[in-house]
Formats: sequence, C-alpha cells, structure tokens
Amino acid sequence: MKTSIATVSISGNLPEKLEAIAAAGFDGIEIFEQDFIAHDGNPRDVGDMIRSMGLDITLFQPFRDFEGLPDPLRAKAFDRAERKFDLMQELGTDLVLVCSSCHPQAMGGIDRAAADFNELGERVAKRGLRIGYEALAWGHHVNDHRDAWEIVRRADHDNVGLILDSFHTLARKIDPETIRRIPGDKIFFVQLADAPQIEMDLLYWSRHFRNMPGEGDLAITDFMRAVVATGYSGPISLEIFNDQFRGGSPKTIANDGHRSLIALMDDVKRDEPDLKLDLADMPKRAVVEGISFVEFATKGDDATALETILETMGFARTGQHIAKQLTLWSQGDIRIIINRETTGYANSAFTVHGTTVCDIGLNVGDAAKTVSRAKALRAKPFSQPTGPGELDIPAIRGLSGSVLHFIDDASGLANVWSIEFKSDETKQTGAGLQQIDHLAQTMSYDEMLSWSLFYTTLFDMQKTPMVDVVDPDGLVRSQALETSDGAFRITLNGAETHRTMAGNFLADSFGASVQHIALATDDIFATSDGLVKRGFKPLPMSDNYYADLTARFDLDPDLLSRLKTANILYDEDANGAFFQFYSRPYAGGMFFEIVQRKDGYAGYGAPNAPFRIAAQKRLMRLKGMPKA
Ligand SMILES: O=C(O)c1ccc(O)c(O)c1
Ligand SMILES: [Mg+2]
Repeated sequence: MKTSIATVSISGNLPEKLEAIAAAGFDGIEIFEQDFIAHDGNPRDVGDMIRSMGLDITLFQPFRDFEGLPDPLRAKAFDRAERKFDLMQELGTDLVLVCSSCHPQAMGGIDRAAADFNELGERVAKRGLRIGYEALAWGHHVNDHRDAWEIVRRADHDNVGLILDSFHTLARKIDPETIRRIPGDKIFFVQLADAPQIEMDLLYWSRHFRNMPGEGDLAITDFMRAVVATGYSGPISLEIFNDQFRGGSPKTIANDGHRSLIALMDDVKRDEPDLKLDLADMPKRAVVEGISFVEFATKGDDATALETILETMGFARTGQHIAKQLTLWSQGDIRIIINRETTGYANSAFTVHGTTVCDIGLNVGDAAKTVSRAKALRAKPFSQPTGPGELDIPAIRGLSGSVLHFIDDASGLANVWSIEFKSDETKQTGAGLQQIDHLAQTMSYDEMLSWSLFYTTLFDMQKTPMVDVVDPDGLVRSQALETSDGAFRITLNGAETHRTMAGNFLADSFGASVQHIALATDDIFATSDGLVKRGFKPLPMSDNYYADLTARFDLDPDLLSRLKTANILYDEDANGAFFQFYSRPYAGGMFFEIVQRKDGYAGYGAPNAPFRIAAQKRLMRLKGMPKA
C-alpha cells in the first residue's frame, strides 16, 4: 500500500511540509500547485528536493475548468494545459488531476467532455503523462463520480482515467458501492477525506471542514472497501482542506494523517477479508475493560492537599511501593497512586506541569498486543528502567507525553498490586465509590481531533457528538469517547481561550491533561452524607439552579430539596437519570466529580456544565484564584 498526502493538507512552507510528510512515513505527495507557486525555487530543484526526501510526486493538481468550453476558450484551455504539462515534466510527475468544470461558459454533454478528454489524452500520450478526471461535488455539469466515469469511459484513451475523492462522493450521499463496477485500472488515483456531518454549502464544507479518515462522520471505510474491490492498487492519498490544520503543527497533522490511513486500511481488511491488501497484520483495537489506576505526580503541599481530599472522599491508604515513593489509595475498584518520586518520569512530569495525572493504567485483554497495535499506528512506546522485583508493564505515551500502562490478567500483570506494593486493601472502609466513571481531559480545541483519532484507532471506542459548553468567559467543546459497555469513558474538552476554566487550567498546567476524575456511586445521597461527615466540601450550587430544575423536570419536592441540600446536580435523558456533585478545585483547577447513573443514563450532564463552571469560577474568584 502506497500512502500519499496533498501538500495542501499541512501547514508551513513547502520544505516544512515535505519534512513533516516524509518523517511521518508517507511514500508520496500530491503537489498542490499553489504550494509550488508560493515556493521560490525552479521545478527541477523542487522535484529533486522531494525525491531526496524519499517521496514520490504522486499527482500534480488541480487543473480547473477544462472541459466543455466553446472556442476560443477551448483552445486556450488546451494551451494552458500544455504549459502545466511542461511544468509536470520538470517536476518529474506523470499524473495531473483535472477537476470537473465550474466555468460559467462550460457546456454540458457527456460526449462533448469525452471528446475533449480524448484529445487531451492524445496530447499527454506524446509526453508519457496521464490525466485523471475528478467530479467536484459542486461541478456545474459533472458532480457525481458516475458521470465522471462515463466521460472517462467514452474518452476511451489509455492515458485518461478517473480520480475518486471520498469527500465528493460521500458528501453528496452517493452510494460508494457504485464504485465497485468501475475497472480498477481505469481508476488512476484515490483521494481520501472525512468530514463532520454538518448541513452546509458543499464547496464551503469541503474547503474548510475536511478531516482525516476516522475524524469525521463519513462512511470512509465503505468507500475504501469499494475502491479496493475494483483491484485499484495505486496510492491512497489524503487531501484535507481544513482551517485548523492550515494553522496546526505540520508534524502532528502529518502523523495523524498517516495513522488514519493505516487504521482505515486495517479496518477495510477486517471488514472484507477477501480483499487483496498489502498491509502488515496488526492486532485489532484493544477492548478496554476498565481503568486500573490513575497516578498523580505531585509533591509538598499539593500532595498533602490531594491526599486530604482523597481521605474526605472515603479513600484509604492501602499500599506503599516496595522501593519508590508511591502511595496507593483505594476504594471499591478505584486505585489512585500518589507519586512523590524525585527522579524519573513522574518527577519530570511534575517539573513541567506541576501536580498532574502523569499515568493512567488501563485493563485490557492482552497488554502486549495493545502496545503492538499502538506501535503499528506509530504511537510512542514508553519504558523506564525497572527496579528489582518490579514488573515490566507495557506502556505508551498519551496526552502531552503522559503515560498509558496496559494491565492484563493473562500475563500476570494484574498482580502488580501484591508484587510491587506492600498493600492491605482490607483496610478499606469507603463511602460507596465503586469505579471511575470517566476521566475528563482538557486540551486546546485544536488538539481534539488528534486525540480522538488516537483513542478511537488504538481502542475499541465510539465518539459521541460534540457539545458546546458555555463558560461565562468563552466556549468549550466537549466530546466523549466511550467503550460500548461504558467500562472506559473519557471526555475531551477543547478550550479556545485561556479565560475559560478549562483554558486557564491548560495554560497553568503547560499542556493538555486530566482536569477532573468522575467517580461512580450506586447511592449518591449516602455517598454525599458519608463524604460530608469526613469533612468533604462540595462545590456550592446556586438557588437559581434548583429553581430552574423544578421547571425543567417533574421532580418530587422532597427529592428536589435533598438535591439542593447536598449540592447535587440533576439531569435526565431518554433512558434514565443522572446525579452529580463536585469537589472544590485543588492544585490549580483540578477537581473530582461524584456521579450516579440511573437506568442507563448515557450522557455526562452537559446541560449542567455551564452552572457548574460558573460555580467553580465564583469560588476561585472569591479565593483570589486561579491558583488553588
Ligand atoms: O476545492 C477544490 O477546488 C478542489 C480541488 C481539487 C480537488 O481534488 C478537490 O477535491 C477539491
Ligand atoms: Mg479531490
């Protein structure tokens, strides 16, 4: 499988783009003419530079408004084409993309267009070049790959073929199965782009909102299955017009693109094993069975404050590491590790971020396979020297360089608690907290697509639709990723300005990380009572919030008054009910949330988020925060 990406998909100048593309592992590039024109260097040198980086020029594009023109415009279009063919030969590429015409004077007619392409085919044949015709979703006469294919078929020239672009096909809701009847050798090139499902003008949607396969909502896997079924064996190329990517990090975007292609082709192979696909086998997405532990790097007063909160939440100190300054706190199935090491990875994490979640342990079926898939998707493996008696637990880097460890029963890793810790889990008393409901990771809005791609390609998780959360000082976008049984849930919260609660945390902690941990109970009122008895101080909610609850839901007055007394927030969905209360912020804006899901409530209390944030900000202003 040859991978390629259009230069338009990446930010930077041409050399910066190429460097990022080559480093990410692509085999080739589609050179977008604008990137060449903006570059100061002759075409031969550009071609040599590209090849010296180990990249092929898979395509030159776009050539616009060619077919169906009346003379003298028609003759001019051919002249214009000849000049581009000169340039292609200098650059050293043999394939040009001609996109369907949007010229106001272009005339329709399949045979007219076919005749134009036949003549263009004659011209390029003399030079050993090839033409690929692509239907733009907004082309004036041709906007469907089936019509483009009919034109190519009637042009009947060896040097004229079809170019497919998943966006144009899927955005118009054209059934990708129709691709299966096109002969693979007449498909000269395949471009891929996903996009979020939003109702919008096609051209605007395409030029600003495309994203990597798997980052959007289009049926890219179905599209690609149909393409592979034709026998097409040319490059698979990303062509992503995206406003965020244009201003993003070239390296991250290129790496994400490569990851998206590998994951996509692996999906194609799994969905349709009979297809011939040259892609190395990799383990399937890991099913995360739960969160084994969450580890904080912390020191001094922060560490003490955190341990105090844990105590007030009913956690017990149940273990001490055999050699390191790691304290294990547990309750129900929840394990929280307080890491006070002064060397090694956690210490570096503390130095960079202050008190931070530096490590998350996930329970999986097979830890080694999980890392092997992650490596195939070019996630970064992590390891640290192990001391005597310590287990070598497979791990990779996650958010902002934090660590994800994978723990399984099969290879004995789940025994780490008795092997590496002098532990006594019987000491637990508890306040009814049973497991981690979800982890909320705060990041810059621009990073959200990248991290959702990370989680959904490595693990068997689904995305829920993005929701807007209104902070008094700006908007935060929130998207949940979850396993089908809910055993592992994370929310990604993307901040656009540092004035929001999330943005402030992001700025203070120097990078994306877990901002809050939600812990689940089966009895929110009993847990709330237990916590208050231990000295826990909930986040106070306003009277206005409870007055509105009465209007929103048909709640029993007694229930309402209990909610209000305990500062518990409430929500309902089609299935059931949700109860949540919050701790006060600690260590610069982190907090805990206690939740109870009833009757399969599936959300995260998003309608309550603006009021929770306002309450947090009130408290922080009162205390002269942002610092806790
Ligand atoms: O937006 C465009 O004009 C444009 C150009 C070339 C393409 O391959 C494409 O998919 C879109
Ligand atoms: Mg295209």
